[in-house]
Amino acid sequence: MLQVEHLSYDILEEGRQSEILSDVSFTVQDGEMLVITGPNGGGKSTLAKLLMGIYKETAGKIYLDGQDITELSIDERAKAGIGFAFQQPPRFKGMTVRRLLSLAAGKVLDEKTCCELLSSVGLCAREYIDREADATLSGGEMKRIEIATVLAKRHALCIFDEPEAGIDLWSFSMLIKRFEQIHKEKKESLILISHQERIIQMADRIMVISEGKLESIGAAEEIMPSLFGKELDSCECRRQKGGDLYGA
Ligand SMILES: Nc1ncnc2c1ncn2[C@@H]1O[C@H](COP(=O)(O)OP(=O)(O)OP(=O)(O)O)[C@@H](O)[C@H]1O
Repeated sequence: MLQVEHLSYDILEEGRQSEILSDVSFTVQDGEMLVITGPNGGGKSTLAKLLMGIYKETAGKIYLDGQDITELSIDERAKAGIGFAFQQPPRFKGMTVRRLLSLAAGKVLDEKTCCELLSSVGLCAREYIDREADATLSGGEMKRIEIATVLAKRHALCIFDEPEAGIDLWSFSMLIKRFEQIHKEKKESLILISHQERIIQMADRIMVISEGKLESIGAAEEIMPSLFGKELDSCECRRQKGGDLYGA
């Protein structure tokens, strides 16, 4: 179980303290799927980076299965069982996809396993396994390879930051199936940061982060209507201002 207590993150901007995330507390139970959503710039990726240890919190505590991991480094958190797929994955010049998958798994993977992992994110294994994971790959290809690296190892908690970003419809369906399968097996907890309705609908619970604050958290059926309510409000607002539904 993940336990986050009063997590805050400030930055120093032009000599002034600016609050990016403020006093966020929540839990993710074993096998639970929590989807984090909310407006752009609300603080979702910042929260994910704090959980992974990429950013250092200003205040608060993070516990994984009862262990205080707040002071652990990125590597130590990965060893403790947290897997993370970035919103914009890094590239690895000089490293083949096969080697990247093996490194992520923590052991040498045979060709069959690499192929299964790549297929599960909608990539034709033969075409990619020996390619370099560098800038020659498209954004969507790299995104799917990165997701495959997280799936290469069993984690206590996997965090996927906008897994849908840049991914085509066909691969997206495969990805959804993979998330559903992990969720059904209940062996890993999942945090998915997403704006995608299909992903939000899969959640056990939904958390809305806005302007650096936890706006709401609750069961999917409880939070979903308020999300769609907001959408209708903004459409209504545009209509009242004389714009059409799509803001054109
Ligand atoms: N290191 C930083 N320096 C300055 N501002 C930052 C830094 N990191 C994040 N921010 C700001 O903090 C806010 C939250 O950013 P974050 O990327 O967490 O938002 P988000 O909810 O993930 O947005 P999106 O839905 O667009 O991906 C933004 O206004 C961003 O510009």
